[in-house]
Amino acid sequence: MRYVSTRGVAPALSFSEVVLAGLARDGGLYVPERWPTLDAATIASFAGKSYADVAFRVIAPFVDGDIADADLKRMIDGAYGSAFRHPAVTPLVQIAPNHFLLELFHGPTLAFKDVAMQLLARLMDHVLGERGERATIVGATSGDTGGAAIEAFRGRDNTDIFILFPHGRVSDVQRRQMTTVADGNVHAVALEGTFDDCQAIVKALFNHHAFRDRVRLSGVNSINWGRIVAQVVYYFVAAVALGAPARTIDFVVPTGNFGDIFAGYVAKRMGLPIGRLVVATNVNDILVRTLETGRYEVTGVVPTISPSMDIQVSSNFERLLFEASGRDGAAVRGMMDRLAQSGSFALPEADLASIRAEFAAGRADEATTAATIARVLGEAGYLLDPHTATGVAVAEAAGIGDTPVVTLATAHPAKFPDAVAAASGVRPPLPAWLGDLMEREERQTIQENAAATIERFVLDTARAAQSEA
Ligand SMILES: Cc1ncc(COP(=O)(O)O)c(C=O)c1O
Ligand SMILES: N[C@@H](CCOP(=O)(O)O)C(=O)O
Repeated sequence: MRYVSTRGVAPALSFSEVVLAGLARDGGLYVPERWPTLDAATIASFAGKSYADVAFRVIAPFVDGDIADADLKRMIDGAYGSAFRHPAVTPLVQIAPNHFLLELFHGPTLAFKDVAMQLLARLMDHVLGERGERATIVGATSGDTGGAAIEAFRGRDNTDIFILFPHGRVSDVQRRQMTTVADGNVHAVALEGTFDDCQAIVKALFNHHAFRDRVRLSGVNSINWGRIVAQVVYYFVAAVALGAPARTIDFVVPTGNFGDIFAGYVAKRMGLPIGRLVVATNVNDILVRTLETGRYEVTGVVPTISPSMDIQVSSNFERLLFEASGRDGAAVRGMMDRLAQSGSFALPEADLASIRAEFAAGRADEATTAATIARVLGEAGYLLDPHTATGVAVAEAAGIGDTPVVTLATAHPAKFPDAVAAASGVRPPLPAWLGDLMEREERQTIQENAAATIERFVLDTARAAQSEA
């Protein structure tokens, strides 16, 4: 299996190369050259299997022997072992007739990012170790990717990790999950800007090839295919538990960078009978507007009680544009150039029609999200986090009929105690094993919103870390 760039210019790479590369050298995102499929009998055979067993069957066709099966299996078993505090890894919980939550927050940092990050760290470490190389990871976070990445990469010999987060725009728990880790290879950077600024800097660093090569730059955001492929697994696990492939299942996905829902799209392309894939956003609703109007148009980011979804430039939408355009790299390049120049672009009619055939979308404003948290607590006795609440609100607005609907529960409510308490009157405590988080010492650096400044900081800090070692 080779991987091609959505912008059609960068060379095709193998799975291992793609996992280390992060962003393609032409600025595009890597996708597999074709979608592997699983037949109905294979999907049916997942019933009753462990999460790790299903993960191996789903991920192996994408690796295609580039990593030995035994090594891949060992890494998958390691990723989905004791780090997850639920035997099912991603259990389903029913909150209403035909409405289920897929709890993705049983990992070490209480967010869905752990599911992919625990595997990605093992994959990167393995590939770097085999090559005798070190990498410098620079990632952007609106709150959850950063903590999950730091937790997964802390103390690893082959990587330095720098995480940029928007100063003052993440929850206290999210910030502390990044700033209280003492390992020398971990660097939490509070950027004076938004998540979109953080993400733009990460992409600028990848597109500065001299810097990229000098530090052996790598990425852990969902621009990295290794993140997406790991997230495909739980769509299979959930759908099979609810009767797939004999039954069609709908999924509603709280969405920001479009990585999680793109993983659902991949599962569908692989043969999983998914009906509706519904994008749920907060008031930062660029994706909803795009589906409504056919125009992708960046406006200012508004801070919300679901801060991890306060995103305008939704990276993985580019992967969908590539598919919708019939894999026309030049067309995607044109749209991305217009976005960079003017902050917007119009989708061709045919591309929009093909996206509308696969996806629906809805937004939940702040009042609706808060009211949903309170109502679901009252009706189902279940405390939602604000991101999951946007999904539940959109699922309910879209209507729940005979087809089971799974809303992805992307974070534990204890990550956002202030917002949850304000909405419901209940302040969710951190689990006992994270109980001292608010007392731990913090270590972070505040940096201005400029790519050159971050490059300098990375060069100086990685060098200092190396000379101390
Ligand atoms: C809790 C939570 N929910 C939803 C999202 C949106 O996921 P995605 O960016 O993959 O669309 C994020 C961050 O991305 C998140 O941290
Ligand atoms: N919501 C994310 C934003 C980054 O998304 P990613 O999936 O591309 O890493 C976060 O919490 O950081």
